[in-house]
Amino acid sequence: DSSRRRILPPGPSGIPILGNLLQLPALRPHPKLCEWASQYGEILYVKLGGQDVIVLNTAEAADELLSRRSHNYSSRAMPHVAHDLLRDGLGITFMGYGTSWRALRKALQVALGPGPSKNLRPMQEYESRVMLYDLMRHGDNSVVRDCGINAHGEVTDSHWYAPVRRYATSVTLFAIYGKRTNRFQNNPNLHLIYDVVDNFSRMSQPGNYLADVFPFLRHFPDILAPWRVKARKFHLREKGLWEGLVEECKTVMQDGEDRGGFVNSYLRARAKAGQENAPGRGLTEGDWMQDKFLAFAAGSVLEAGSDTTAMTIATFVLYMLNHPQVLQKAREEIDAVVGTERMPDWDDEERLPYFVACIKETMRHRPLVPLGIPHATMEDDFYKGYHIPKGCMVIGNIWAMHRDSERFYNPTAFIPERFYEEGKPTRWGTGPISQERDHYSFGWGRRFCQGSHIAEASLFITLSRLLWGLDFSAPLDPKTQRPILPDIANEEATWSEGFVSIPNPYKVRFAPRSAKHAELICDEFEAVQAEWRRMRLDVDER
Ligand code: HEM
Repeated sequence: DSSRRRILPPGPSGIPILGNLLQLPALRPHPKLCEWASQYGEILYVKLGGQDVIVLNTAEAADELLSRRSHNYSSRAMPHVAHDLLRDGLGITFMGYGTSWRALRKALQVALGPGPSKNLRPMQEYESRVMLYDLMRHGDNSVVRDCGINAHGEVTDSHWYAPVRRYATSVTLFAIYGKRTNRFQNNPNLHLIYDVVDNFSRMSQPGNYLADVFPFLRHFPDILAPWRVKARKFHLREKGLWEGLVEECKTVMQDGEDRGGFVNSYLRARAKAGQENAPGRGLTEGDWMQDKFLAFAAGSVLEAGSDTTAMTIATFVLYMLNHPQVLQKAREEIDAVVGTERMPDWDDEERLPYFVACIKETMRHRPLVPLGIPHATMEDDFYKGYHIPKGCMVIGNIWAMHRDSERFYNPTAFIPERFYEEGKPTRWGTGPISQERDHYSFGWGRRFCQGSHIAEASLFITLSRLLWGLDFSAPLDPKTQRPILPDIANEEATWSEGFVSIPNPYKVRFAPRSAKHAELICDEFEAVQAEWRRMRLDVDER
């Protein structure tokens, strides 16, 4: 097939059968892909087992193919183990382009779209008070007492990540199911969600399972296919979790309670359309999602929205600790606009352009999903004379694009000023026109992150309040008196493996910036308990 090989984009030569599989570290592929990008240019081809993979390394190429030619580039190369087996093909993240995905995406837009996502803001505001209070209470616990990291390097409930994760999960739970999670310590429901999400992230890593890249292995009997046995077992665990959450919504509906949240309104609308009972895993006539589809789809959105948000918060804190002058400048801006009599609020956003630029620069410098979620083509295509085969996995190399020195002056430096113009509100990174966007951390085209508006609102409200209310610092090394702070540039030591790359747990001490700040943080936490009662939601337990 040498003629075909000639017209494919350039790339490293591989070996028979495995292709480039052994050259690409499955759990941390982006540094290698960037090395290849600088060698082969804007578009490169690799072969992972039987899977064709095209990597787009410039914003121009990604804008052209993933956005402008979105009609062809919006499918997914579904990971067999994590999608077909673990999720029975029903999670949104890896669902192929087609009727089911379209029905789900359309239904979700009613909850997550730019307009409807504003309805979630009161909840984000309330929950952010709880997060701020929790971090204040955390104080220097993870520094002087229990460090919050177990023997396997995983965070426990006493690490400061726990209240941040609770915030993000609670907001997403509310958006999807109309309920919240009211404590982060010893909460088995929350742990189950984290376990499921963590497991999915590991099992879906491209190149992790040979059965993902060699379709013939999928016909092996169970005895020779341990991955299938494992995925089936985990499927049952997920099924129990996701279906349980939907069952709860059904019970609430039958009791006549008008609960908010995507699943509740969907079930009500479906019942109105005469489809109250819709067992099955597909679409009904009229394209309503049946029960199992709805359960897994909703769960996959909970997953897409929770840890992504929480770990972007953790990334921001790490960047601020590493750039004290930036932190000081952002804080001065917040202090000048907000003062000490109240917390930052939504209306302040326009007057905090530097602070918003700091969030954007964090997302540019350290995109949480460095290679995005790979798209896939539905038809053969050509780009600048190169053949892009049908069914090809297409990776938008966000990491490389964010480090493009033609687009970003001194790209490896953290410079929020690049997005900042004094006196002018900073626009967010989202929006359909990708050429006008300043970063690609939310992906492209029809597959663009559907929760980006919710994500940005969460980042704004939690982080503005954190900077406003709490001092935070890294512990000092007792010998050198220097801060013990992870080095952002040290890929392996500081950042996790996995296609979502998060900061490995690190220690921070938090303290109120003044007695007045502390008092307000406590008062607002108390006041929000009354809101929970009014909304018939669980009050916080600490
Ligand atoms: C800072 C936080 C977040 C980041 C960095 C992020 C990033 C991403 C990325 C890179 C994609 C893939 C885009 C593509 O295929 O081109 C994605 C998809 C998605 N995100 Fe987010 N996300 C975040 C928060 C959220 C939130 C809060 C929600 C929902 C409440 C959400 C819901 C989704 C959904 C449903 C998809 C799948 C879209 C599809 O496959 O059709 N995300 N996200």
